[in-house]
Amino acid sequence: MTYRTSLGVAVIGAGRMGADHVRRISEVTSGAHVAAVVDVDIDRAKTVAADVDGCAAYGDVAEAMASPDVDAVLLASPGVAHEAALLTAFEHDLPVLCEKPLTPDAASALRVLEAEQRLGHRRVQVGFMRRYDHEYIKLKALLDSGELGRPLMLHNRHRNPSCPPDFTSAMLINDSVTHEMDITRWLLGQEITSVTVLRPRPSGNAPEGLADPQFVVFETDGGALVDVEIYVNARYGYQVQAEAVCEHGTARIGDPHDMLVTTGGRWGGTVTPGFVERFEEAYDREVQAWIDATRRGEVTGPSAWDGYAVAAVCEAGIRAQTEGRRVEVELADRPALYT
Ligand SMILES: NC(=O)C1=CN([C@@H]2O[C@H](COP(=O)(O)OP(=O)(O)OC[C@H]3O[C@@H](n4cnc5c(N)ncnc54)[C@H](O)[C@@H]3O)[C@@H](O)[C@H]2O)C=CC1
Ligand SMILES: O=C1[C@@H](O)[C@H](O)[C@@H](O)[C@H](O)[C@H]1O
Repeated sequence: MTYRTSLGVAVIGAGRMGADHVRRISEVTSGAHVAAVVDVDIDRAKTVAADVDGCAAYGDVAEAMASPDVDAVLLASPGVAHEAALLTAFEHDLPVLCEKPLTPDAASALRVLEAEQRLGHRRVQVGFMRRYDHEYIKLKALLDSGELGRPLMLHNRHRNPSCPPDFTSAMLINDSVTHEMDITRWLLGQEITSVTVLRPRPSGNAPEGLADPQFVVFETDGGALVDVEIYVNARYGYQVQAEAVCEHGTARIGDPHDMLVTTGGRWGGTVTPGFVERFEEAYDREVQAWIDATRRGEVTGPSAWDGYAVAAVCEAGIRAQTEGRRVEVELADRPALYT
């Protein structure tokens, strides 16, 4: 497949992530332009498209994907809308950068995997942007080098200042901890085999009825233990940390390392306010890597298989949460396309 000099991208979903990706493609990355913005709320699509020269606004996904100006798709609608959009993109054989989740559950993720296999080639990169964060990249390189020996445990902390009003106890697992599911598989090169979810007495900061924070434990097929503290109403800021404990040493990322100020009997620095700021550079690299690979006719990065594997772990996580017990992950065999 050969593309025009600048890749024409249709951004689907003009909400928080979609609008930010439109800005990114227009102002930060190179090799692509936003040819279309699509949103079921057409006024929102028009508002976002209005900032980009020559960009069309659509209320219908299929209509946008049929446009001759569209070479590729960046999918930033809610997860429930991903399966339909992905299948339509496959009909046009369009490459897709799909924001996490691939789809909200394992059965629909498996349908997407099957449809991509029918195409006979990979078309999807899933938006697990932490794989493009320079600190995670360094940690992976160190673990892969073998210098510290075999990873035994991985401790993760994931704190958001607040959550949207419609956030549910399940979403701490399938909207937030999804990132640790992916990063665990990627860092360790192992599959997650079981999930246990423990819940302390909820924080007074959490809305009534929301089980926040939660403490999640993964076991892996390589014998590692992984814990994730997820706290989505931490108030003070956004913080993501990971510490690998290995046979011969430990390595930690995510500590604040900006300017330290000492004044008025206190010392310290600032905490990033949200994921958009903490992972800004990672989102930039992720989108640039997708554009570059697409223009080379390749698909790189987290695959639909990775999206499916995380959906399967999420499903076990939700059951572990509601049933209050350790639940094993049910994973299909990995198809040849993803080996
Ligand atoms: N990688 C990351 O760190 C993050 C990823 N996300 C993911 O990004 C995606 C979008 O999230 P947000 O931007 O926060 O949501 P949002 O609610 O701000 O925006 C979603 C937009 O999609 C539109 N929409 C809904 N159904 C649609 C459909 N069928 N076709 C076209 N447009 C449709 C809505 O009208 C809305 O404008 C989700 O998959 C979410 O999980 C969200 C936050 C961070
Ligand atoms: O993907 C994201 C959100 O959807 C999720 O709700 C947050 O907890 C994560 O930190 C963010 O990266």
